[in-house]
Amino acid sequence: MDEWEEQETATSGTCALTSHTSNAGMFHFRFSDRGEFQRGECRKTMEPLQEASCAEDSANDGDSQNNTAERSSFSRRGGRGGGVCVWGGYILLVISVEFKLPVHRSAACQLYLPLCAAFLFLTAGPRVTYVPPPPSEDEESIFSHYESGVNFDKYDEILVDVSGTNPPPAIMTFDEAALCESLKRNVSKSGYVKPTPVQKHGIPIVSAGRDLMACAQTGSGKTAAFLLPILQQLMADGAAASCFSETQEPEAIIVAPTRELINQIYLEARKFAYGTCVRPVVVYGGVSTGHQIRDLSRGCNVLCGTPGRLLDMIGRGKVGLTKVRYLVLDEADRMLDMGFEPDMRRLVGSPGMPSKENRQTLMFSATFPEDIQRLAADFLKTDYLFLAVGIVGGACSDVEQTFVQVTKFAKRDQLLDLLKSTGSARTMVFVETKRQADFIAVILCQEKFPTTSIHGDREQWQREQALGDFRSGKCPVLVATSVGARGLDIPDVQLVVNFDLPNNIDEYVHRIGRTGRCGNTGRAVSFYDPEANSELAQSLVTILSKAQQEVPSWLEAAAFSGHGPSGFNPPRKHFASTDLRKGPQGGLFQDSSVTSQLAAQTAADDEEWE
Ligand SMILES: Nc1ncnc2c1ncn2[C@@H]1O[C@H](COP(=O)(O)OP(=O)(O)OP(=O)(O)O)[C@@H](O)[C@H]1O
Repeated sequence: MDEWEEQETATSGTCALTSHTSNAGMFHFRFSDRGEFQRGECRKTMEPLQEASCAEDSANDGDSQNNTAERSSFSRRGGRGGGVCVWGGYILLVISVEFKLPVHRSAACQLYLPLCAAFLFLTAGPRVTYVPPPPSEDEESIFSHYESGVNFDKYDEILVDVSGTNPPPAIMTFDEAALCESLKRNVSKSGYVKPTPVQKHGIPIVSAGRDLMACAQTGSGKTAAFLLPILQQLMADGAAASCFSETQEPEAIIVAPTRELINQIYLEARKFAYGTCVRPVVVYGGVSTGHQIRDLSRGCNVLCGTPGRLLDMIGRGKVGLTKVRYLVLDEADRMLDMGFEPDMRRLVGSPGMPSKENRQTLMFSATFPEDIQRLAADFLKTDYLFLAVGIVGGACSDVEQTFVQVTKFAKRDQLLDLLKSTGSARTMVFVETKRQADFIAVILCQEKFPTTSIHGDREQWQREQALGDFRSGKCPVLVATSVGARGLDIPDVQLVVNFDLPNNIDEYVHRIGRTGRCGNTGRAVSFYDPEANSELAQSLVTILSKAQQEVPSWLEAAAFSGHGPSGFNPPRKHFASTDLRKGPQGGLFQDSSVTSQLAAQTAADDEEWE
């Protein structure tokens, strides 16, 4: 089961319990012959990681939680003793009901209290008290950045297509973006000399007030493409200076699927808005709600949030929506897939939220499957523009992709060999499950590779510490589940290892995009287990050939044997747009930059990917 699924199912108590025990240790229970219940020792199944063990970890990630999930998450800090007692009662109830065991009357009475408490515990949830350290106020660290790489200028060669009616002309320089002085200064302090293609086209589109669905390769600067024009407009219109109020009415709302990603976007917004009257705020799960409410009440123009916590704040009346002018969905295809779509519909349907005709909606991602494009149209004005930089859903061409055919039992040794050969290169290792993430991290630590892990079963402070240790190089290896696949912009990641390949090609594209960012080169090594990954073979061949990379003959053979229609697409130098509205014949409207033949070709390619 992948992490997203786990997060979503983990909202029920029983699931959370299973996940907790599997992660933290094994509880042993036995009954006396009078039906009384005794709790045995709690035995750890594995050595703790470098940081604190996961004994208090939550089964809920909180990234994809809705309000209920946020409040009903199982183990949070505080009330551990009560939690154990309640768990005891709860477990006994489940076991005795399940196996029709006779429970002694006095024992049963003793249990009612904890059971009632358990009910409250499960419905209300213990309080989350974690308060993250405040971000640095030091100008140098606010503007710290890594250098763009040797291939940065090659971005200009990527073919770009804007489809839809009357797109505004692209800008070639930041000067043409007509940013106000303070924004210009902040852009320059961030080390930005010239805009990337998604910025050249995206900034004028947003500034022209158009709705936008933008697809550009990982690490190519999508965040600034929406932040800069929004901040510019807010400043030009004289966004009300932030002031204290119990209910804040932000002008822009930005949502993203994970806590770490939304925090990163917030820090970018804070950087670009530095020294201006625009105040960004971030809200996400796993952190004290009271702390975030206090922060919010100090003023908020741009609110960044994960869906669960955002809806929670709206539900509590801490955020009003009547002034919303911009709604941004980063990783939009993820925000509109089955996991988050209901939350997004709840958000746009919340009282006060302007209708799509009366707000500007912007969607960004490196991948945009057709079914999601279709769905996205519900949130966008009918004349939205579709911006495609390069091949929609394509892998970043600056990442060298290698595949190793390996059985699941040989993966561990293969990983150790690989890490030994790469020295201290900063490496992200992706695995399928949270449990596997801890397991691999422990093994690597034992083998003297300083390693940490990030996944949805870790407390938020542990996740943030893990990311911090990875960023700083204290732990040059980070083992991650899908929670680390999208959006994270970490300097100098040289290698991504797919210890377990994902079961979805888009996830593969996002994972390998953690390296090879901003014109830098990177490397991805994927362990292909023929038993488990044959379903992915065809999509991998397509992705590799589109990125003009060598396709191993065994992978090509696997792609052609058995699964789906045969044939993959030969490497093409050309861009082809896949704006769904064009249809196979070239579409509902005219655009000048691509031939309908190419469009048709890619539409067919995309069908193969799914
Ligand atoms: N014009 C620019 N000049 C120099 N650096 C830039 C420019 N635009 C963006 N960057 C830097 O490039 C890096 C990647 O940008 P960003 O995180 O916005 O990529 P992205 O397209 O959103 O990636 P992903 O698809 O993985 O979310 C960041 O460190 C960002 O500061």
